[in-house]
Amino acid sequence: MSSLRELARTISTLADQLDDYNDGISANGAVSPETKDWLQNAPKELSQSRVELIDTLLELKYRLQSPQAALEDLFFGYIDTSSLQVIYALNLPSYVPVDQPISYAAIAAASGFSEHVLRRLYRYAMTNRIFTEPEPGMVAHTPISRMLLHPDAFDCLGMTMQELQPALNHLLDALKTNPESTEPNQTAYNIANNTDLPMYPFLGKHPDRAKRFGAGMRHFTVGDHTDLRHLIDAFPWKTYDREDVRMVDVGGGQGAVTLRIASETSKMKFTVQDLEQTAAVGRSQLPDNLKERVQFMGHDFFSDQPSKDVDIYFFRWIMHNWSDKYSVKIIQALIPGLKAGAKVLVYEHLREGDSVMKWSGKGAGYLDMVMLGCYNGSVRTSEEWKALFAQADSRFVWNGVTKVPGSALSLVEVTWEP
Ligand SMILES: C[S@@+](CC[C@H](N)C(=O)[O-])C[C@H]1O[C@@H](n2cnc3c(N)ncnc32)[C@H](O)[C@@H]1O
Repeated sequence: MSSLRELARTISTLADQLDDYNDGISANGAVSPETKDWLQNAPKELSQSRVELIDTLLELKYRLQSPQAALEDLFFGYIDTSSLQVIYALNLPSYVPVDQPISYAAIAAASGFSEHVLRRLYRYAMTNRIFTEPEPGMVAHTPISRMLLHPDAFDCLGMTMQELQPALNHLLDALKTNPESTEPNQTAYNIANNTDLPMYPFLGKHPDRAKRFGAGMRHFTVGDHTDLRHLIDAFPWKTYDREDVRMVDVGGGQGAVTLRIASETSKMKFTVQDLEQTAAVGRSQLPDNLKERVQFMGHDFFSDQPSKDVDIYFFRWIMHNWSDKYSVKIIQALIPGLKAGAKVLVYEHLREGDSVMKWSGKGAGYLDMVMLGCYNGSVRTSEEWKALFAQADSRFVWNGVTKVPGSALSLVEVTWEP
């Protein structure tokens, strides 16, 4: 086990690398760390340094906290959730101007809530660096609270606080009622919403919630560790960029992934498949300059794959929604049309193992609990992916996993070799 001094040295070395970069961009008149995610466009190695630095800082914190203090943080974690619920329900960010402070008294007058209560709500949020008090009695944005002014980020807050969190409150009931269930409609989400429908069809009947869910998901696809630039770096797209190459984006939603890959290439062609309702939205928003190369198709991925002579079948964030039983069916539905050498690419969070004790493992952990509670799905390890494809058919040959430094998602690559 590293000593505190060794951990501090690691922190110092990594901090030097990041400071050197920051000094460089500041000298060029680039963004200030106060106002932007100044590492957003940093080289890959520095994205990785950032992750390692946070992992090491938290290791140091856990080594310094007494077990009692660590437990106290955990016991009262629900206060953070309650705070976020209030921030969403009262839309606290909206009262604070983008780039100047406002008094509690002015927020009280605008909102109708008492100044005394508002002060406590904003001040608790400040312990999580949401808002700041630049001078007594005044509230201003931090980069985090300012991000919540973006509609997608705010919808993401709503999605987590009003869609996912209430479902997870019923996890225990679901596990007691249907232990070991692999069905998407026997979940905590079903209990929370008193429905027999799986989540997506249920949302289909509640358009406002479905719209918020879509926007919340969009928030997760931009910036930092989920940015699609990591996918561009994870696969040799340029070598596939020929007129005879076709990719099918299975369950591709409104086409976010395909549109990005299409904009990085100029010749290869794409089909985005999803349930017709979703495909129709993507089709209606397709930019004119991509109409020659991108098409949308309504297709249920449990039915035989209609697109043949395809080089790449791509799945982002699809099979984590489904238990192994259903994921195997999704994979097997590809088989009737597969040509020799076709690639299957899966782009998802991967769990690193059974006992990851790092901040960088939290994202996959959060998602795994959401998958359990809302879909009876699962965030898998690379070994579990290997086993899943082997279970689907022995002619899928495992090529391995690529994780770009700084990326939260990994690319699983498999080739069909009949
Ligand atoms: C988590 S979203 C991922 C969307 C997209 N791949 C992305 O990464 O942005 C899951 C997608 O699966 C689609 N889906 C769910 N069931 C489906 C089915 N049976 N056939 C086709 N698509 C389905 C949903 O409509 C949704 O767009």
